[in-house]
Amino acid sequence: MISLYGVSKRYNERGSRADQGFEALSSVSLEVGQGEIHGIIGSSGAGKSTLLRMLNGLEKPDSGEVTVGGQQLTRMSESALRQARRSIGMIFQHFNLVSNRTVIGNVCMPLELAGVSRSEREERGLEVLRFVGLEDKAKQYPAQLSGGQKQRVAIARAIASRPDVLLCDEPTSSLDPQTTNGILDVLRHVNETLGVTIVLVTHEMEVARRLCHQISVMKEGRIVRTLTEAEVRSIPAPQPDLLTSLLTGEEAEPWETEDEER
Ligand SMILES: Nc1ncnc2c1ncn2[C@@H]1O[C@H](COP(=O)(O)OP(=O)(O)OP(=O)(O)O)[C@@H](O)[C@H]1O
Repeated sequence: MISLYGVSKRYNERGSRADQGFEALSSVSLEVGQGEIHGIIGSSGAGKSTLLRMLNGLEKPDSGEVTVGGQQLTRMSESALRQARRSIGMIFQHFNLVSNRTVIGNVCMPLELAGVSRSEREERGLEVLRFVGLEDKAKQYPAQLSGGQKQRVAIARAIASRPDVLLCDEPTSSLDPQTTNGILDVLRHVNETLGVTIVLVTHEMEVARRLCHQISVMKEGRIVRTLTEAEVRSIPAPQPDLLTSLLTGEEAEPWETEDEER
């Protein structure tokens, strides 16, 4: 469903030479299968968000190929890219809701842009709000909602246009542990019920462990390790030091190979 091949990205200071600047991604290759939930984990500045933004064309690689749903984003015109983005939803750490629009108004925004009729918008908007458990909040404004409810609205907005892929950039980083669990349940529901492929960026191993089928570990612009489903399922919970030991290459392979209850 998603494939990155040899993707590199350098951010240059204004006026600097092309070979100066900072290499945020360095020849990254990654495959994410249809229906998979793939975690991208790493410390701050590792290149996680840059990689995620490659997957909807918000960021262009200097070299390499990015393919999503059989479409090569790297070779597309801006108008083709806008069209392709309709099948790629995205949610963010700070929800990015429009404050002067109601909940249903926010959820229907992508449908308005896609030219869906008013009556169908209302119907689909309420349908996705029901899916995330917030149908009763349709007429409220974002300021009247808790953080967890705002993220549910953002998820409803992202799935309203029935995407094949959902990109999640630190979706639980502003939330307390209990609310985080609720959001992870909603994302699992999106994956299992709607068959949406999910790529989740996080710096919290516990979040990745609970939700993801596979987890790629990033360090200094590279994927240094991808944990298979069997490895992820056998990480004993909670494992606060695992990310540090994976990054330093000192991990003592703490997981067993047989499946464990999550
Ligand atoms: N537009 C930009 N211009 C210049 N440098 C950038 C830009 N965007 C990101 N960077 C740099 O690229 C590196 C990777 O950034 P990125 O946001 O992808 O990392 P991250 O792993 O998501 O970090 P965090 O967890 O802190 O969000 C960082 O050093 C960052 O400062």
